[in-house]
Amino acid sequence: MNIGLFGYGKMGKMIEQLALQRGHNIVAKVDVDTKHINFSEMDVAIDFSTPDAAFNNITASIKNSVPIISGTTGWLAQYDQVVELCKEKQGALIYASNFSLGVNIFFELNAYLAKMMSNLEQYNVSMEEIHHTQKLDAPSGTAITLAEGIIEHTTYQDWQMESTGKHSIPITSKREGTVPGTHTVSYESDVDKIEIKHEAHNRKGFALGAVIAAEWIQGKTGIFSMRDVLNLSERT
Ligand SMILES: NC(=O)C1=CN([C@@H]2O[C@H](COP(=O)(O)OP(=O)(O)OC[C@H]3O[C@@H](n4cnc5c(N)ncnc54)[C@H](OP(=O)(O)O)[C@@H]3O)[C@@H](O)[C@H]2O)C=CC1
Ligand SMILES: O=C(O)C1=N[C@H](C(=O)O)C[C@H](O)C1
Repeated sequence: MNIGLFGYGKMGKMIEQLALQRGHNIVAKVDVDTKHINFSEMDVAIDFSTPDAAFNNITASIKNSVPIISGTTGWLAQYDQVVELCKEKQGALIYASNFSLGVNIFFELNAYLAKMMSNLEQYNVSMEEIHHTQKLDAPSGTAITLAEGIIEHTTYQDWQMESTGKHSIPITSKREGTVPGTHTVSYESDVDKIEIKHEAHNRKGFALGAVIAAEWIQGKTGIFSMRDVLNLSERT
């Protein structure tokens, strides 16, 4: 498989390493200075760039009929526009706020726990995410997906940074050293606390998930999620 990498930073480099190990080729490394992109050689594009750059990279891939795996976070205000374009051009897209197998299992666990807690008014939910100090966006994309999972199954209506509103999920974002990504969801009452936590040890899980998604999307058109790629509906 010939892969075009959009963004060649921490994630781009890790994806290159794993893709080569799995027998794929990297045919383009696109960054902010790239003048010409040769889409004709690409079987798939993988975007781990910046919140400001993601929309253009994704739409350029779709317009050039190249399936796109999007891992960049912090651009989701434009997600609906991308979906419309993808449908119009009969393209192929997977966006995931987190590509690791562990976090996608954690998403399922989060939804299950939210369903169990939905009628228990004595518990208040909160969330904490910790990442490295170079991270540009807050809260993390993963924290937003977790909050959406809770909103879907409870009476919480939205999330806010540090909120104390009764119907809003408070998210605390911390930036510390080189932390790859730690997410904790807590339900607290006067008498106890239930917590679920995912802690990434490094970036390999994210990168491997993105390469597996790129392999999976070959020959498909449509808008998919990691739930589809990992066939998680079979497990829940
Ligand atoms: N979904 C997931 O599983 C994961 C998502 N992420 C997300 O992926 C994104 C990238 O993370 P990470 O690799 O750690 O960040 P880095 O800052 O290490 O890498 C981003 C790279 O994108 C480059 N870039 C800037 N502008 C453009 C452009 N127009 N086109 C292409 N590349 C550009 C930057 O170049 P320069 O430095 O010169 O500006 C930099 O090299 C973030 O949004 C992060 O939140 C991260 C890990 C997992
Ligand atoms: O910026 C990062 O590093 C990460 N970003 C993603 C997010 O915003 O959730 C995924 C992972 O937590 C690492």
